[in-house]
Amino acid sequence: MTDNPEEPLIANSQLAEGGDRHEDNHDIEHAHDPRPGKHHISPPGLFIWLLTFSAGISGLLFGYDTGVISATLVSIGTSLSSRPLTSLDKSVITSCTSLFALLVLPFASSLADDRGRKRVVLFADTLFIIGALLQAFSHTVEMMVVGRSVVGVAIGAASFVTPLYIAELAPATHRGRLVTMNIVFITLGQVVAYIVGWVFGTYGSPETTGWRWMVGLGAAPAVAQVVILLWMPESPRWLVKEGRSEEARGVIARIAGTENDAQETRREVDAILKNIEIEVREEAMATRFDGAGHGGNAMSAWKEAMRELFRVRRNRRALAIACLLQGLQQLCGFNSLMYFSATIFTMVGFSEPTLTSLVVAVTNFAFTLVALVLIDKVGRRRILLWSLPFMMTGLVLAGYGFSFIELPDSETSSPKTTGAQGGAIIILTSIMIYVAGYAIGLGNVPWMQSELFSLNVRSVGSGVATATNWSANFVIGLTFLPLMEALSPSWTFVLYAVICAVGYGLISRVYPETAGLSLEEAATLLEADDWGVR
Ligand SMILES: O[C@H]1[C@H](O)[C@@H](O)[C@H](O)[C@@H](O)[C@H]1O
Repeated sequence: MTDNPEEPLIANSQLAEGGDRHEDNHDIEHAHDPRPGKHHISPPGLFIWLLTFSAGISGLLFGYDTGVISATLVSIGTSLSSRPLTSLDKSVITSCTSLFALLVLPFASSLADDRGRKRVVLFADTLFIIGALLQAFSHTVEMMVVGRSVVGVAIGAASFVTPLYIAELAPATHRGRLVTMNIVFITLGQVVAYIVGWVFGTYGSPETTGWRWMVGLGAAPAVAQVVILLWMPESPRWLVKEGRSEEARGVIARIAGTENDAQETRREVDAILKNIEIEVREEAMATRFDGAGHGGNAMSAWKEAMRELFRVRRNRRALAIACLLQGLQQLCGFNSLMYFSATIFTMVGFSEPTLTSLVVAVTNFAFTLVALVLIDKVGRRRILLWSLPFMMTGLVLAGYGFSFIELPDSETSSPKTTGAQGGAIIILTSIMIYVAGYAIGLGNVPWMQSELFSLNVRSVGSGVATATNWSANFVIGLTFLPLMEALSPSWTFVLYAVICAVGYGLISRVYPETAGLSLEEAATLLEADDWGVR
């Protein structure tokens, strides 16, 4: 495979394998050809940006609700069940969110196929609002756990459907950037949560109402998104699958914009619509469950799609890659920092650990913006292979920094060793290098997962990959503190570096470049014997 993402990444002969598909695809290839001067696709217009921003509110909520918990836990005091929180309370309150995010995925993906992508966004918003209110008004630990679990369901559904919805609306040439916008919103939500947590924790009356505002504020963007949803269109790919091609044409035409002359725009819209229709038709013929989703039982259609996911080679490969990337995104240990950075910086001896930990959220956000600029130019595969070495370097350096520090007996006392200050600076710097590397690559590329799957399994495939993400997230959240104790902080960070190194090897063997390809082309690439890598 070429290393230059500006070059066509799929040979005509590969597309021709489908027989009449080649003829049908002639116009389409031009419409999607990423080479400069060869394509007629306009840059994303105002409409697609507005859509991405509207959908991105889900990302903001995802980030806010995952980020806000660390400050909330230290502010609750005795206001729940009239006693201080035990460690078990804290673990349950934190981890029930990831667990429920995981549990909802099969339902969210079948709902997305059966009722459409927009309905799932609405479903998630409703739960974001209910969950925020339940938390804000809770007086017992149990009620707080229920509130966090409801928010978990919302986060799980949103984390699955938003990238899918944006990817299905976006023109091929800008898809990476637009999907990355969702991660920009997630990381922005985390920054906002850290700031809100710090402000209410420092200047509010944290134990009485401060923390209630922190969690309750999560309802506001969800209410805004419900209103905005009224004008948002359904995904054209889903509409075609439902036999509503004329509506799909309308949506594609609005996305294509009016920058080209009318005739050219019409050709472009026709080509894109035709491409989607061909794929839907081919899949209906190739699969045994012709017409699944057209009024059939949602559960049996879902089961059939699952079977298809594992039966067909290109689907299996897409799934393996998507799960590899999602698993690695979490097992590399990033969210240990997101959830416990204040604890780490306290251990290391910083006087304002919550403020210092803001560095993690801000670096993550800032470098996600860098990824936004680079992703479609550099390509997914290359950006991952470039950024992973930075992550490994950061992790090993952090491990080295920890070797200077003899940990205090309790989290609140200061470290004892003389080299501690130098160690602390090494740790802070190396964590920034690691987070920057993460944000540029692994933090966002796995969410491009939907472009790996063909339409009939796109929703279930993305669902399984997202479930991998949440399972690994749950494992990391649960094991980080015990690992620090059992292995020492130095070796815990080295362990994450080893996981990144293994990930590097696997990615270079199985993950082909998909930048600039239409969703249909990207799925075809996986048929090749070499997984499309060369
Ligand atoms: O892509 C996001 C992002 O990187 C967030 O910062 C992280 O907390 C999430 O787990 C991840 O899925």
